[in-house]
Amino acid sequence: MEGADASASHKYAKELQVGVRVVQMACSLCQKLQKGSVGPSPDHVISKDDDSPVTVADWSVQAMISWMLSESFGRENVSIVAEEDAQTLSDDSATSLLASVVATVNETLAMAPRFGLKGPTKPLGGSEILDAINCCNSTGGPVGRHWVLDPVDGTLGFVRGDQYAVALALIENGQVVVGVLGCPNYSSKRKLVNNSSVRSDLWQEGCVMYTSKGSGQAWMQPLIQGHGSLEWPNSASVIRVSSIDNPVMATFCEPVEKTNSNHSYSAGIAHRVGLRKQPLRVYSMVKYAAIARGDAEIYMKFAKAGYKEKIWDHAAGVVIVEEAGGVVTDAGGRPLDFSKGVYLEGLDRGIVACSGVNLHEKIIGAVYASWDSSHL
Ligand SMILES: Nc1ncnc2c1ncn2[C@@H]1O[C@H](COP(=O)(O)OS(=O)(=O)O)[C@@H](OP(=O)(O)O)[C@H]1O
Ligand SMILES: [Mg+2]
Repeated sequence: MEGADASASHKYAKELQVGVRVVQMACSLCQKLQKGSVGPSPDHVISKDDDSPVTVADWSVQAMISWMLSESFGRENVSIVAEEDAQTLSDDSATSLLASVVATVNETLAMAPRFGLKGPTKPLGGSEILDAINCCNSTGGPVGRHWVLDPVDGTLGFVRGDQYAVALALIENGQVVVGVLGCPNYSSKRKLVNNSSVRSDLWQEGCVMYTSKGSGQAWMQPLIQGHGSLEWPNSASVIRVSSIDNPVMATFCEPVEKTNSNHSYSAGIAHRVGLRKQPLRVYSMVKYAAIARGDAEIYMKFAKAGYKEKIWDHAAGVVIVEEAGGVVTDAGGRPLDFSKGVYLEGLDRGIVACSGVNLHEKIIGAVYASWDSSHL
């Protein structure tokens, strides 16, 4: 029962609670699709115009979360910046795809009471679902409140049965104030109290991490499984970054795909600062989750010159790492700017997240020292 009370009285208590509940629902939806227990095969992938993959899970999560946020806060009060649009789904040739999304969303919304939320009185139709996806077309910006959603981050990881995340954040006046990160395949240990002895050898599948800015704490709860229900206060536990600050002992993580981050450049940085371990290559924002809960100390991403990072790929992870005690900046050492709309405008070279300032300074120093010789 740790944790929930600490977050109950703060300014964003309702937003945080609703965020955690909808991300739990989304994780449940994704797990069912990934395990093939409902809907089409999870490797049924459609290519978007930019060649990136999208699946029934991406659209279904976006529709479901959009609908639930509108229901909880009032449609007119909710601005959502999210990754997907419904153009492909609206096509006449996509009727069976849309039918899969409609079935998946309705099946998930029917479980809303188990997650402490109210679902619709009758199943949603195709046009309501397309509408829920399409209304997530806000472009954010420096003023007001904007929810930021990546329905399935690391879609490649999802279709390969590997790591992926559901990432939801709230930006207020350009600052990330709430972050919720669902990691359905990132297991955690449950502490079992057995008479006087504490055992911690029971692994639970998946977790949801969350925080609100300025709380100085980040939390993790297990995924609700089977017929379980989500109580609040809940069984969340505090997470904290690793205390390792010796590069020899530190683990760094980076994207799996070479096209998303320059592996040879990060290997050069690792060598310069004296990192010895092999990089941990992980799909999605689970990399931020690994830093936040102390499984790794450094996350580096150096995308190709010209690639513009999107806010939904970072917002939730950044605030969770920061509140868990870590540091996140661009590769020039400046904070990420979430106030400029859909993109992290002005990002200098790449992204560096660390468990502490010592490692962070070393990495930023190595970037400055080595940049001229790089081939990004
Ligand atoms: N070319 C290029 N360069 C850099 N980044 C890119 C690029 N293309 C895509 N993306 C974005 O990266 C998101 C996936 O990042 P990951 O860290 O999960 O990468 S990886 O899949 O492990 O390689 C991925 O998010 P999802 O689309 O949600 O999976 C993209 O938003
Ligand atoms: Mg993404």
